[in-house]
Amino acid sequence: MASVSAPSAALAPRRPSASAALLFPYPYSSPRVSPSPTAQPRRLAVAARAMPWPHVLTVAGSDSGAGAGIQADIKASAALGAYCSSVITAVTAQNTVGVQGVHAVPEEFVGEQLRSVLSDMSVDVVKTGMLPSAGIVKVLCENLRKFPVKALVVDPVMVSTSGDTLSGPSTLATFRDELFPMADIVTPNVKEASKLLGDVSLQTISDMRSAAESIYKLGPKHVLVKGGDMPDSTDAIDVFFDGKEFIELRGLRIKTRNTHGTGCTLASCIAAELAKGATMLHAVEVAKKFVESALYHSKDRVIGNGPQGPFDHLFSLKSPLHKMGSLHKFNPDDLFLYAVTDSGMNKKWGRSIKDAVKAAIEGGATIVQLREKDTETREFLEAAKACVDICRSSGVPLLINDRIDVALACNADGVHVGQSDMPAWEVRELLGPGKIIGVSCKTPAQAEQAWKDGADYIGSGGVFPTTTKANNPTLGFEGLRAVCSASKLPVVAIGGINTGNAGSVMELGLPNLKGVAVVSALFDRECVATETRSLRSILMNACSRS
Ligand SMILES: Cc1ncc(COP(=O)(O)OP(=O)(O)O)c(N)n1
Ligand SMILES: Cc1ncsc1CCOP(=O)(O)O
Ligand SMILES: [Mg+2]
Repeated sequence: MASVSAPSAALAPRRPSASAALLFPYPYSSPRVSPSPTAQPRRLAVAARAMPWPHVLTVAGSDSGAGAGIQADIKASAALGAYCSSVITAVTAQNTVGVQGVHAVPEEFVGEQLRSVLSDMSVDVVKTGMLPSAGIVKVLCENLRKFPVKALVVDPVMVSTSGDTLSGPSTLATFRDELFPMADIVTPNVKEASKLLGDVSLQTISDMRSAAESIYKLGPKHVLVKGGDMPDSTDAIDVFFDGKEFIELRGLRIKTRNTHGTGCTLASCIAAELAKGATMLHAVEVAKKFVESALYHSKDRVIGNGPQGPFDHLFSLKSPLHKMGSLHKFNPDDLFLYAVTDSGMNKKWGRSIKDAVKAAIEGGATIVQLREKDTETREFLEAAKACVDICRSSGVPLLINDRIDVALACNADGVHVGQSDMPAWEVRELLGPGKIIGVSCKTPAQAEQAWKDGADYIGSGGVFPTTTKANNPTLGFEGLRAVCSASKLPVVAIGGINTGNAGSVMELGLPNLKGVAVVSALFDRECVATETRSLRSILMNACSRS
């Protein structure tokens, strides 16, 4: 529930057009307004409000080195398509070596900035960073009560990444008593979580869970304890808690000195996604992937001589479609009944790709992949656009096989690639953090690589012999088992699966085996909807048995 506004409206998109903005970039979707020379200022203002622009207000400190603070917040929000206004709480003199000086802005003037922005602009989400005094925290809370917003994201900045104190112990109590109860999410790193809880020791994931639970009791609706500072491991694990469930969010630990500003950036990305209408967990996941991609992109850049450099928030300018993201987060359960099209088969039965997809969804397919090996690009793209519309209106994700260009052009939810296609990490660079990427893996080593490359799921097979894909070795149950047990990623089995054997695949009871992907058993049949329905019921029965 939003802390500072009507609870029921909490995280829902405030304006219906905000989500449409994700699908259609502004230049194409927005009504064109030709300002007439005689137009009155008020009429112009009304026209401008008709164009959706998710708005984040950051209340934080300025970093002269521009890697963190206000500067990071503005770049991160902009990279994800949100407008970012700024209320500056302190001016810091800092660089890649550390913080050389802090000059707090008087609290009255922080209040004046807050009133200026909140009384005039339509702010969706407020994100806080460095709040150097208890007085400033109080002024912020007063203004949030007066000018309610859709959500409040609190990054409890206390110590800089270089170890310098940015917010003294006197503000701790005000954080806990006044700000946290208003927050939709609080995002401490382990050091901050420890300070907030009276210097408790946090060494393990289990400690992070306990800390998340204790901070949740202070009043925020969600807590994200960030594990980036935990002792070395290949993964960066954060713990998300919504009051009921703990979710461990795993990301890659990118080896680079350029990590200055990761906390500010993560919180700003969460704020930007919330402003665009995302749910909290999806916002956190997109934010985490954004930071990971930005770090990866900037890992070898050199700015400054100190131990901690900034990273490039605007790496996505190389691929502006990043901003569009996906409307819903990837749910591994979507892999349950994965329909993969084949133009040859559908042609043979006199169906268009679009009709085939419609029928599969009608029968209960939970995810669709367009695998059109022989369709000309223009025809493929047209069909893909029609299928995006159908899938989106049914809430079924649509992926494109092999063709990143087609996926980008039709704004599909993702892509499936194999070992001879574009590497998944390059696909991630092109598609951005919010899209779904599946990778075909036949061995544990390939599965390990898929995880490192940032894939969302693995397709593994052929489990049984198939004639749909030429020269495709059969893995059998043993091969499938080996891939599943080598990976943390969800897996979908593929290859020769039909109504006769699908039950036996699910009954293997492999915990991360989430479903089956089928081509001929659905599309080389007369009635796609009937076949999909039968397969679905077989899968459901098998799952209830195992
Ligand atoms: C869900 C799923 N799994 C595996 C594949 C095979 O992909 P790939 O190995 O790239 O082979 P082609 O399909 O491109 O021939 C898949 N398409 N979907
Ligand atoms: C694309 C693919 N990848 C591994 S097997 C296969 C073909 C699956 O087709 P079918 O379900 O008709 O056996
Ligand atoms: Mg392929």
